[in-house]
Amino acid sequence: MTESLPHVPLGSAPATNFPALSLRGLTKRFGAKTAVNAINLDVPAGSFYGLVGPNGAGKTTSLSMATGLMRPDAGTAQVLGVDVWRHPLEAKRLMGILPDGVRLFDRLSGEQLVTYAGLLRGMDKETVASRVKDLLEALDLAKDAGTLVVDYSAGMTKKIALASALIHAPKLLVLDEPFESVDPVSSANIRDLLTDYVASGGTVIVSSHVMDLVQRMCDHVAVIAGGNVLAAGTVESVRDGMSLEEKFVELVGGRHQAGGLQWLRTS
Ligand SMILES: Nc1ncnc2c1ncn2[C@@H]1O[C@H](COP(=O)(O)OP(=O)(O)OP(=O)(O)O)[C@@H](O)[C@H]1O
Repeated sequence: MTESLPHVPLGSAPATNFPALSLRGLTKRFGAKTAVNAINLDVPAGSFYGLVGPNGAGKTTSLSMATGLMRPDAGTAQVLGVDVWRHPLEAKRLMGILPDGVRLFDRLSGEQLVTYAGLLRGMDKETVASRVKDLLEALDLAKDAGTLVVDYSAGMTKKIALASALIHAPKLLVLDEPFESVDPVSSANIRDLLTDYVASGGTVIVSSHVMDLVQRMCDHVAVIAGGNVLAAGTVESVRDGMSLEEKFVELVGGRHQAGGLQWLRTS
């Protein structure tokens, strides 16, 4: 791993104010394929940060390396000034993570799973019990608290994984596609919960394919494609007068000419 790259924030932020997440030269190759190409990114503390990019852009790989789930080939990741790969325990204490394709202990009930996540974080039983109750209610899962996670729908599984990421009140939340499969009412409840969390000083990083949602919900955004950061900054500065979706298409390209698949036409 490259350790020599300095972790000074990009731009003019004061050096004493660490970004919530700072990536320098982060790189991952799978055989001949460079999935993440030496990216640099600073996520300001207290921001609601969207990460967008086409399929295969390198979002999940970047977030996995940034959160200590996948070892980078090169580069560094710091959470609030703590190096994720040199001091993993300290860094992970600061983070709540909703990984993509979550693998959970699905023979536990939803309530047991979130309780387990809290106890694993070293929290006392009473605090865990009270937060589990709050979280199950906030995420519309109270009536399914006793159901085994293996019997949950995709959206319910996403929500119980999110509850497990929130239980220890982390300073940084890293959520890979948190709204995928989640119904509109629960999505709105989750958005409110995250907005409150950011208003109280927390930082959220969320990857999503829904540009409209990112434009409305986030204050910062990074556009990633082909393992590179194409644009990053405030949503206003990145979209530059267009909708985020229009800007995304302009940056990333890939729209096909009208005409489509002739053989698929039924008349
Ligand atoms: N374990 C792996 N082995 C080999 N290639 C991988 C592996 N994981 C990811 N890749 C490749 O790395 C690239 C980036 O994948 P990644 O999952 O990070 O993209 P993504 O931006 O999260 O995509 P999506 O929006 O479709 O979820 C892709 O080309 C993918 O095929």
